Formats: sequence, C-alpha cells, structure tokens
Amino acid sequence: MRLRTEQRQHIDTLVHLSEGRDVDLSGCREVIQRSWRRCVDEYRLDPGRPRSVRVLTQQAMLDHREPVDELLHVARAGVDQLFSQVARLGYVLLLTDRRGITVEFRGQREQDRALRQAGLYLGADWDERYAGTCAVGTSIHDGQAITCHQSEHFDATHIGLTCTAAPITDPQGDVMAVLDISALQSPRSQESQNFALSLVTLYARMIEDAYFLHRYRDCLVLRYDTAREFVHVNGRGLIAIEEDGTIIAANGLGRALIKAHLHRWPPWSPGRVPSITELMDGDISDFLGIHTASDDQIRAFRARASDTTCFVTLIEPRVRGGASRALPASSAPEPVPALDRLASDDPAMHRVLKLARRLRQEEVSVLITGETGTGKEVLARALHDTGARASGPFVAVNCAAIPESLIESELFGYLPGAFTGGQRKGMRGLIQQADGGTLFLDEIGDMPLSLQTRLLRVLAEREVMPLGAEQPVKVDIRVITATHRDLSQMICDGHFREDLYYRLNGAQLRLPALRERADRHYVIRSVHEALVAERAHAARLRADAMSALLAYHWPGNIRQLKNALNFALATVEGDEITVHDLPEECLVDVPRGPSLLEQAPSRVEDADGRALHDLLTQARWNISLVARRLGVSRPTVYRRMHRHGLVPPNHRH
Ligand SMILES: Nc1ncnc2c1ncn2[C@@H]1O[C@H](COP(=O)(O)OP(=O)(O)OP(=O)(O)O)[C@@H](O)[C@H]1O
Repeated sequence: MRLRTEQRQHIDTLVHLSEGRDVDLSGCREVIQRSWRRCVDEYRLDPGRPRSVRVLTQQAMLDHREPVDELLHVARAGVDQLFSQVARLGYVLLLTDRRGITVEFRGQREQDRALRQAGLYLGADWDERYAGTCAVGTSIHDGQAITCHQSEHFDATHIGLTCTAAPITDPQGDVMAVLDISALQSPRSQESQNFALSLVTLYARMIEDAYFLHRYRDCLVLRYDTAREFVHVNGRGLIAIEEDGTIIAANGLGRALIKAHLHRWPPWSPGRVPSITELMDGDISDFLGIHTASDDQIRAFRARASDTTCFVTLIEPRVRGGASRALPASSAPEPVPALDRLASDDPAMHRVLKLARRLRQEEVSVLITGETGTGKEVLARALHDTGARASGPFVAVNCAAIPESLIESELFGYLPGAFTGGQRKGMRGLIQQADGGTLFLDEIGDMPLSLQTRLLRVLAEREVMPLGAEQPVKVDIRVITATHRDLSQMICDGHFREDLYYRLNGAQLRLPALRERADRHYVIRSVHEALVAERAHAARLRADAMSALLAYHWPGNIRQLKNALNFALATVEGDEITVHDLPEECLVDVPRGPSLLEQAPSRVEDADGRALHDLLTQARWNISLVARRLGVSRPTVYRRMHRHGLVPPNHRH
C-alpha cells in the first residue's frame, strides 16, 4: 500500500518534470537528475506509464552471452565469492553485457517469483533506454559505479528496489559488462548502500584484472602498487609489455598513468604510447631482471609523470611469443573475437575480416555484398559490436521484408494523424531509433527509388523528416547496408541511384558463398556447436555426415546449413548425427554449372539467381519449402524469383 502511494507521488514528480514544470529536485543527486532528463528528453520514456519488466528469450539471452563468454568464465569465481558475501543480506547478483542484458544471475530460489517480477532475473533487460534510470543502465551510460536506490529509479515499477552496479571495462577502457547487486527490500536512506557500492566496485576491478591477466597470459606483465606489501596480493596497476619495453596494454590504473604521462609529454605522433622505460625511470634490463633483483621479487621504480614510487613485480608469460596487443602502435593484428570467429583459414574471408577490423572504429559507410545467407547481417552486427558505437542501438531493417507501402513510414516515422491507418500517437521511425548507433539496411537493392532519394538526404544532411513533420530531426547514425544484388547493374538499368550508391559504398566487403570457402569444415563445426549449446540434447556429427555436409554446394549458404543442422538435431534419435539424419537435399549431388542452367528455360543471370534456381528445382518448386530452407517468407521467395525471372514449370506457357 505504502508503495502504491509512493509510486503515485513518484509518477507525479516525473510527469511534472517531463512537462517542463517546476519540480523541486534539491534532494535528488546530480547523476540521477541527468539520467531522468535523458529518459524524458532522449528516450521519450513516459513516466505516467510504468513498463513491465522485459525478459529476453533463452535464445536471445544466449546471443548476448556469447560475446562475453570468455569474461564470464574468468569472472565466475569472483561472482560466486561476491554472492556468498551478500546473499545473506538479501541481495541477488546480476552480471549484464554492455547493453544491460542479464547474462549471469545468482539469487535465492525461494524468492524466484518475486525476483522475476522485479526483473532480477536471467535475460532481464536493464538498458536505460528501456528500463529508465537504473543502476546497470545508468552505470553503462556514465561508465562509472552507481547506486540507484528506491525512488531514484525512473520507472515506478522499480522503486521498491535498491541496485548497485559497477562497469567492468576491457583493456581499451570500454565497458564490457556490468556487475550488479540488488535487493527487493532495503533501508530508506541511500547511504545505507555505500558499503555495497565499495564492494561491487572492488569486485568489478578484480574481475577486470583477472580478465586482463587471462588475456595477456602469453605476455610479460608488470604488476605494481604504491605499497610494497600489497604488490603480490593486490597490486592495482597492470601493464603488459614486449621484451623491448613496448607497452601492449594496461588496466585502468595503468592507463591512467599513461594518460598522465601523455598529458605531460604529448606524443609527437597520433596514437603513440610511451614505452615502459619512458613511463618509469629504469632500463628495460631492470624490468626484465626484477626476479633476480631482490628476495621478494619486487623492485621500486619512479613513475615519471606523477613522480611517485611504484613497487613493481614481473609476471612471466605462460607461453612465450603469443603476445596479443591492445593498444595502438602495433603492427600485429589486434584480436577482435567477434570478427575473428567468423572464419578460420579462408583467404577471401581473411581479406574481408582484415578490412572489417580496420573499418570497425571508422564512421565510413560499409556495403556488404554476398549471396543470401552468407552472414551479411552477422558481419554487420559484429562490426557494430566491436566498433565505437557498440553501446548504441543496432537497428536492422530488411527492406525486402517490409511491404513497399510501409517502408517510408517505418523508416522515417510519422507524426500523429500523418496518414490514415497510422498509430494515433505517431511513430518514431527506424532511422531515429538507430540514433547514436548503427542502422543496418538489408536488401538495400529492394528500396523503392522514391525512398532512395529521401535516404540520400538523410545521409547527406544527417537529419530525418518524419511524415507530417515540418522540422527535420537531427540523427547520428552509422549506416551499413547489404545486398545480394548487383547494384552497378541496377544503376545501369535505372533502378538504383548512383549518388546513393557512392554514399553507401564507402567500403565494400564481399562475403564468399559457403561452397567457395576453404574453411567450410570450421563453419559447419561452429554452427553445429552453437546449435548444440541451445539444446538440452547434444548429438555429435559423425564423419559421414560431416563429409556429406562438406560435399554439398549450399545454395542457401550458412542459413541453409543452420536449418539443415537444426533439422538433424531435432529429429536424430541417438547421440550421433549420421548422413541419414540430414535433410534429403544435402545428399543430392546436384551437378553444378552450365549443364543445369541449360535445362532451365528461365533467365538466370547471376550466381544468386542460379543458387535460387538450384534450390527451387531440388524442392520441386515447392515455394514454402524453399522459404523454410532459406529462412525467409514466401513473398520474399516470390519476389526473388520474379527478380531473377524464375518461373515454375507449371506456370510456363
Ligand atoms: N559465421 C556464422 N556462424 C554461425 N551462424 C552464422 C554465421 N553467419 C551466419 N550465420 C547464420 O546464418 C543465418 C543467415 O545469416 P545472415 O542473416 O547474417 O545472412 P544474410 O547474408 O544477411 O542473409 P540475407 O541474404 O537473407 O540478407 C543466420 O541465422 C545466422 O545466424
């Protein structure tokens, strides 16, 4: 009852704030005020309409979990330790990815229902853009630890909770995950959570450092502290170096020291990082010889920038020569797991990924080409996830899947009453929804000419004009597009604007078809492993099945492979997938090339058309079956058939 009254008062305060009325916020902390304003002004959250908690499906949660799997593995001991300390005080523990999706959870079983309702659950979405001011979302936005206590939450649904979160950053200083402890009940005063804040901050740093040591386990790492007694137990500074003193990476404290150094002695070339002997007063042999210098294997050095003494110890690499670099100024490619795992040893994919690594931090528009199902969207998402806009939204739009009459309103949005049939309140278009992040336009070749002109304007002016609006709205988006069509040909035919093409094609990444890839074995294995991870029942791939999969020519590429393996996993009875468990189409050794085309009376000009034709003939022109195999809708298959001039035999008069 008390909560209801409080919720009403809370809602009133925020509604007044959103209406621009005078509200007394004197008791409200700055950091919370700023977030409330973001919720109202930027995310357009309506405080008068509390939102139910959003919990992702198991599959969607696993998709978020995958990129932080390695971190979760390293963090597990720390997570368990922290939980064992706070559980008896009524706290639960959440670990979210950098978007605020809960990917690890520890809580009391007996409170399961109440916790789920409160969003303290695996898969719960604590993104500030959706959940409003909250510890996880706000700490991601601000990049610092924060307590969000009771009515400091924006959404009235959450004002019973107290939550304290600290970001976990990677060696570049970017938020990688967030550690949070939350309780359903707590004392009134926000100060009661100060201890929770210190504890979570401490554990977040320990996890960060454990991840650093794990990631640079093959390098020389200097561990230092200003107290000699603490170096071995809790040396707070970590710097990974090469044997010549080049700095490869540093943790938060190390980066702060480098920053202070660069502030005092600015680099003469962009991105240049000082060597360890510039940072600290000593020869490289002094650092490499620390172990023999004293009984406790610690040696004192002066940090030049701060003029303080650092007590340093040296952690030897587990394996020599495998240094992985994190700071610039290095020539070896930096590991980018989200991109690296897309291929093994295929030369075409190597070229694509090498370029993708360079492009990911740039604002340049990228056009991804390749047959259907080759992973264009997967690559676009990896570019987004590993780039500077990773904390912003990734909005994917399939231009072929939206009916032509709706593309305009979906993309550009509209004001109330802009057209009959629209929502009463109007709608924020997908372009605006991508603000601060990436807009991925799949099947860009299917965009009608009239809209191409409007899109060009968005790209040139960086503003969007919703239907019915008089004033354009500024948008900050990076655009990635994809197509399996030949846009140059479409330009010649007058179906695609040349100026738009040049805007979109800042760089082009061409994904090879699965049948062309030298690393097919790796792709099959990784798709199989990913599917097995989603199921309770695992079945391994027997050699005969693998060899059939390797031999098949995959007109639907990785999507078709995924569907085939899904089928096999769903229908297999034992714990082994044999060749007999695969869908029939994978066993047909269809001849490739001109002979097949000669049989086809239809006009099939490009590789994609040929691939679709193959698939249609194998499926005996059963469109539903082809749609299922390609993972697209029937209308999409018909549209593609129409585009390639493919006509079913019984329709050829
Ligand atoms: N490297 C990969 N590992 C595992 N699964 C993948 C990989 N690449 C693509 N997939 C899967 O294959 C399917 C098709 O991928 P995606 O949608 O990215 O292809 P696309 O080229 O964009 O297709 P379309 O032509 O329909 O636009 C998806 O289910 C995706 O998860």
